[in-house]
Amino acid sequence: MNVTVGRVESFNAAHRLYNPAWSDEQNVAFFGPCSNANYHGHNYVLTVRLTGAPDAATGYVYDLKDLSRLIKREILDTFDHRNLNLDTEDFRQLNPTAENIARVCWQRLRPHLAPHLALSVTLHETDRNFVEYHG
Ligand SMILES: Nc1nc2c(c(=O)[nH]1)N=C([C@H](O)[C@H](O)COP(=O)(O)OP(=O)(O)OP(=O)(O)O)CN2
Repeated sequence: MNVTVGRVESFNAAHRLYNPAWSDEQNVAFFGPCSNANYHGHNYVLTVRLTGAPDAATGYVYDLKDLSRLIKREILDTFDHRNLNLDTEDFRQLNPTAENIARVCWQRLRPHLAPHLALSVTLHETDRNFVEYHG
């Protein structure tokens, strides 16, 4: 029997969508105000889901308190109240789209979870825009 457990967290961060191979005009034409040279912010909502069989002794798939600590250590402590382009190594060379942020969050968590647990990450960038990454 597999069960999915999850945790919702949030972080505030600034970013600019920008492809350095393009001119500023091309960037603005494609990314619009998301390419504003002076950056802009989002209240990101991150949902982390773990799927696996509940442990016979505890009934837990994964202790959600431990998941909370892991997300804080691996993601919130690095991204919350930061400029993703300027303040983080993860996005110095990587465009901080919602897709890329979700993938980076997944990559930061995966090494700390047992292989039998399936991991997926959902990132809401706005109330209406979200992406999912399953690895
Ligand atoms: N595939 C992607 N498309 C878009 C991304 C992205 O990361 N991946 N990002 C953006 C913008 O950064 C931002 O998320 C969108 O802002 P906005 O258009 O203001 O979205 P809202 O939901 O707040 O407003 P609506 O008016 O409802 O669109 C754009 N695309």
